[in-house]
Amino acid sequence: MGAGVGGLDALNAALNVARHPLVRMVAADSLLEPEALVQVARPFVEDRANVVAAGGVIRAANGARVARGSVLEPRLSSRWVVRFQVVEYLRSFLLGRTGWADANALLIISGAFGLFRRDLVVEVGGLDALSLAEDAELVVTLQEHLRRQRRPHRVVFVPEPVCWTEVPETLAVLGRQRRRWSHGLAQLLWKHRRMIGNPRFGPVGVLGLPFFLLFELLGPVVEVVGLASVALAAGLGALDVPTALVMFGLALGLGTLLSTAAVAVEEFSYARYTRGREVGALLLAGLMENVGYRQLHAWFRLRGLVAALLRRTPVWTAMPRTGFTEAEPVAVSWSGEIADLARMPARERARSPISPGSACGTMAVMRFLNGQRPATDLTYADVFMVPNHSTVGSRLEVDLTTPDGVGTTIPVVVANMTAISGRRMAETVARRGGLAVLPQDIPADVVGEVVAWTKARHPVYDTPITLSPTSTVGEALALLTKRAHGIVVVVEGSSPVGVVTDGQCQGVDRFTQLSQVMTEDPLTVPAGTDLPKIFDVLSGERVSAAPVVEGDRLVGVVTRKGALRSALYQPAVDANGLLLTSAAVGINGDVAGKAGALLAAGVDVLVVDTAHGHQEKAVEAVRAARSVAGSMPVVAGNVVTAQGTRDLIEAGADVAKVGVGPGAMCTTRMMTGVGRPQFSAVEECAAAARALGKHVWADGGVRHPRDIALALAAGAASVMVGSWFAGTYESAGDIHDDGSGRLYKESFGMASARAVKARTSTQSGFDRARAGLFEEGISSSRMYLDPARPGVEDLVDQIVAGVRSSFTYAGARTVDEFHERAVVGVQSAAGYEEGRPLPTSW
Ligand SMILES: NC(=O)C1=CN([C@@H]2O[C@H](COP(=O)(O)OP(=O)(O)OC[C@H]3O[C@@H](n4cnc5c(N)ncnc54)[C@H](OP(=O)(O)O)[C@@H]3O)[C@@H](O)[C@H]2O)C=CC1
Ligand SMILES: Nc1nc2c(ncn2[C@@H]2O[C@H](COP(=O)(O)O)[C@@H](O)[C@H]2O)c(=O)[nH]1
Repeated sequence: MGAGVGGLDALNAALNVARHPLVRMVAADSLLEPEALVQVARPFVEDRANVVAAGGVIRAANGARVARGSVLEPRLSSRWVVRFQVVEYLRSFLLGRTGWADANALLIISGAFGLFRRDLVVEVGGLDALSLAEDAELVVTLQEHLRRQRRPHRVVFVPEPVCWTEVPETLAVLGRQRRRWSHGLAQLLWKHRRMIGNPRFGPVGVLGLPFFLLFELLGPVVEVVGLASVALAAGLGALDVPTALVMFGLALGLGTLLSTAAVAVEEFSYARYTRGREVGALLLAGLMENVGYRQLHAWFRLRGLVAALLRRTPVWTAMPRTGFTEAEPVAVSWSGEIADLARMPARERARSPISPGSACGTMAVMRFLNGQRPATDLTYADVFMVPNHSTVGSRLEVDLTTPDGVGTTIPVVVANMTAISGRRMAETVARRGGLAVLPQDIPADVVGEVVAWTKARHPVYDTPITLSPTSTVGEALALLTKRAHGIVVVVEGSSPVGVVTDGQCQGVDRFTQLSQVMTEDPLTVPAGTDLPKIFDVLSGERVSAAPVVEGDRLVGVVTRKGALRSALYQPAVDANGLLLTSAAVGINGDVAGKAGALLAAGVDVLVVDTAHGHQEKAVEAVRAARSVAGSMPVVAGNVVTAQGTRDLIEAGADVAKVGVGPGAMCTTRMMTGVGRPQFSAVEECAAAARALGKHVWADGGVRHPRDIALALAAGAASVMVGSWFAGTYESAGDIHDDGSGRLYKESFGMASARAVKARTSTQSGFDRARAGLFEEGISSSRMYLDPARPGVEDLVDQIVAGVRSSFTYAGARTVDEFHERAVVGVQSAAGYEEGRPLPTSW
């Protein structure tokens, strides 16, 4: 707070429109530690019936290294006037307030960091806009009101959460601040004089207020008059020097003892200051403040009291702030912690899964065009983006690394759908920087095999299809559609002896041996060859793909496009440089056990997945998963509301998965009427996650690259794609010909009767039939392969090209910047239609 009359009026207005049961009034220049709000809110949950207000600790941020609204390193200022205040704050908060709260006589919750029950604050008429000590005034008014009505109440102090704020750096500013405090205290005691010493008001009346009157308000009078008397007596030669020295020694000793105790509590319990010399400086400040600072302080307070006695009109004077010095560069991890990249060793920094400039919670967010936020919820087709002025000169300047810190370098995640996400999908997508989530229906041991297999793949070269010279053309044709690179490498032992393409298999008997059709002694590429050189060699030799060898051992396959892609994409890898993997668990059964098994299997990212993620069972499942997940990121869903997002995050999720009903295989909205247009769902949930330093993935409903761009604009860190990838070589299903030569794959929803049947295979027939009644997905659909883009990498290319371009239109280089800079408008169906290309004339 510290807001002045206008500011207090504004706070009162805000109190009236606030919708939530707890309100926090905060000074604009203060910085909360990430967990502080949750910690200070805890007493309201633990003692719902009694707690009416709670406060945390205020500390001086002067001198601290600050980045993006967070204190990276609480350094001690070099100014002694600040150091004295640091000791003073430690004494007041760690010793004083703890004691007063225990006696239920706490009179002050600092305006900079307090949480109040909104209904009660409104009930007592809000903040007194004429008070100079509005924070204490509010607490005492609440206590008086509730005591009079004999309603139970507790005002609590929580010593863990910290709010960092700037304290005065000069004696002049300090003097003005302390005069105001003292004036405000006098106002308060006068206003509530009937409570002082009155047992009807409990510990506040008989302990708190008398103490404040005698020691806080009148103490300076005693101190200043005492000092003046000593000076006068010394001048007149009437001073009993030994007695004066003993008294001075006692005062010094007591003051230093209290300060030392406060510093000791800080160091042993909270240890925000870690350097020995800072602790030493604090101890010294605790000694030195007794001579000079303390007396000056008494003088300031006395002047405040005099101003109150003379009934001078209270004046609010702004306290000049020097502002915080930003430390760069920083990054925010998936767990929301700010990392100080400047202090990380270079290797660690390069490998850090957290990306620069991705701090959460303090970012500006996407805007609606001309500030016009529509009253209805929107989906991707409803919205468009307008170009911004941009300094991004090339689409290649864009970095698509996701801000969620899971390690993906493009914001694409393959949905955990049985027909789509398997080992080939996992390998191929991770090589291009994305992630595929293995479905929950796969047994843990099979997941283990897939993970081990994926991690054994080369992060740059494709996995070859290998057959022996005696294998048949029929076998080759069956395998060629499993991968996009289009060749079978014929091997003897581990050495390539030939290459077979689809063309070479046409027009020959299916039982023909490969030795008869293969290109012998094929062109091979030594592992490690420069990517542009590979491209040139393959182009020169007019071949689309070639085996990669180390010596004469086959280690992979490379295509022209693959060489190009490897130059553009960064694989998503774990700390050991192996391809990143992910798997899902459902919410039934032993979630902790299953999550533990996945962790043991080497899975890097865990997804807790269910249709209704905002149900208690899902929240418990997230808690169970978190309890065993250690440092592994936990993604959980699905939700479409801010509260659902918060509940999953508070249960331990690092990422909330957003989307109910947008999926191509989904019948939820038609069956139940439940769901939410996806753009608005993502926007709301992303804002809620960001406020907690976490992220969301937009899940489902993506059919074009523009949809992914819009999901990122709405605040998603990554976007989950299912059905769009079903019609690719790499999806898990078998390939079929529809009779007209068009190739397709079968896909089905994870809540379809087909999937439910598979998932419940161990249950009784009755239970299975009953579960089948609740289908919310399509059991069979044909997803055709696009002859121009049959591989998932072709689709990823299309997505990444579209999204990179989108970023440059917005003038953004990173996902976070894109979210900050995106300007979104709402369009009619005709507007959307106008944007669709026309393949034929009209
Ligand atoms: N994003 C979306 O819109 C949707 C996605 N899906 C996907 O389908 C897959 C299967 O999900 P799911 O149905 O949860 O898996 P399950 O069928 O395994 O159900 C898991 C548990 O959730 C309960 N459950 C399912 N739906 C609801 C609901 N609407 N309200 C309350 N409880 C519910 C089930 O209980 P009981 O059967 O006894 O009710 C069961 O105990 C997942 O991959 C999920 O993401 C499914 C639907 C919507
Ligand atoms: N309501 C249902 N939703 C489903 C089902 N199977 C999957 N899903 C969800 O869809 C997304 C993928 O969306 P898509 O548009 O890219 O295909 C997936 O992640 C699930 O959340 C289902 O049977 N019913």
